[in-house]
Amino acid sequence: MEIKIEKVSKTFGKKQALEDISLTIPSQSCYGLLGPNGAGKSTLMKIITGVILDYSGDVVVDNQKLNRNLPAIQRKIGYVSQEISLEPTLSAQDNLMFFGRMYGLSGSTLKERVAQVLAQVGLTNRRKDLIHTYSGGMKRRINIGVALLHQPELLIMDEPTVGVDPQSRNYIFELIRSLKASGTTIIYSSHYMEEIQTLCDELALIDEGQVVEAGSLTAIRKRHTKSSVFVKGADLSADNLAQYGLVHEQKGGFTVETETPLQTLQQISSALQTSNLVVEQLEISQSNLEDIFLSLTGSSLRDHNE
Ligand SMILES: Nc1ncnc2c1ncn2[C@@H]1O[C@H](COP(=O)(O)OP(=O)(O)OP(=O)(O)O)[C@@H](O)[C@H]1O
Repeated sequence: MEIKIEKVSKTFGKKQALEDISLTIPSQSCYGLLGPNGAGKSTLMKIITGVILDYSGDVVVDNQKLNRNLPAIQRKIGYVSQEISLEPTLSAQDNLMFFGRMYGLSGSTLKERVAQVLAQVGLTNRRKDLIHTYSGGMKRRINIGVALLHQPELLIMDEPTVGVDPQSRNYIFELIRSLKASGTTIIYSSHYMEEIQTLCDELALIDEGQVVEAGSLTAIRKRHTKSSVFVKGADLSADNLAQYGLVHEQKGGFTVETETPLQTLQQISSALQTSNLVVEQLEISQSNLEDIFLSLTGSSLRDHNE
């Protein structure tokens, strides 16, 4: 399912949550929305899902305008919102049966889908346990299972790993990989660059309601990566290094920006040897998505207390 977002804007009162967003999400890809809290990721996902109906611009799904064909398109979408919504006094299996009926499934089809989904999220053995006995990660997996019951062509997942233990996170990652392999289009939001780098084919960096960059990871890296040499040592100072390039103090050491990292590394290495300075770390480093985001927006992806 291909999704074209064309000049989409959304305001809440005086707050401009999205401003003139244009993106193309290719069919059968995993597309990442990466940005800090409040960037506008959830708002964009809610527009594509049809939760938010009053926006300007167009969302075009497989060449059909979303707002003109909403019910038909919605039937092909699975949406995992940030909040988990399950009935805590029912078992996992009964939750899935309940939501399955709401999707219009019934009889043996419903039972088969519930069994398949339980296997997909790795919770067949725990299917009869009540949801309130589940860990946060297990609840999240069932919540994702609910969104998969009607075999959607497009799965929209809003920060699905927040508050999730590593084991459940791995289940979620594996599930995304297998859904993608079977042709599902996935839109995945996060403020963790590692998740987007691992899972997504393409991504948009979003900040303050605007797309600051979009494309494949390789293309974004090519456009913005600055190579540099990182050096750390007890008696080093920025003055020792200024002759080799622009110096930033970082992670207890210094980053020297340079067009010729190998040569710079060799020069720094021999200068340090000559002056007998103790070196703890000396290496070439490349910008990651976090660095690129910082250089484009001046702000970081995560809150400082994370
Ligand atoms: N219903 C609403 N009413 C008023 N303001 C809203 C509403 N929903 C979102 N906003 C505001 O719009 C901006 C974008 O919010 P949004 O939830 O889309 O961001 P986000 O990138 O998904 O971040 P988070 O991960 O924190 O949800 C924020 O400033 C938010 O406070």
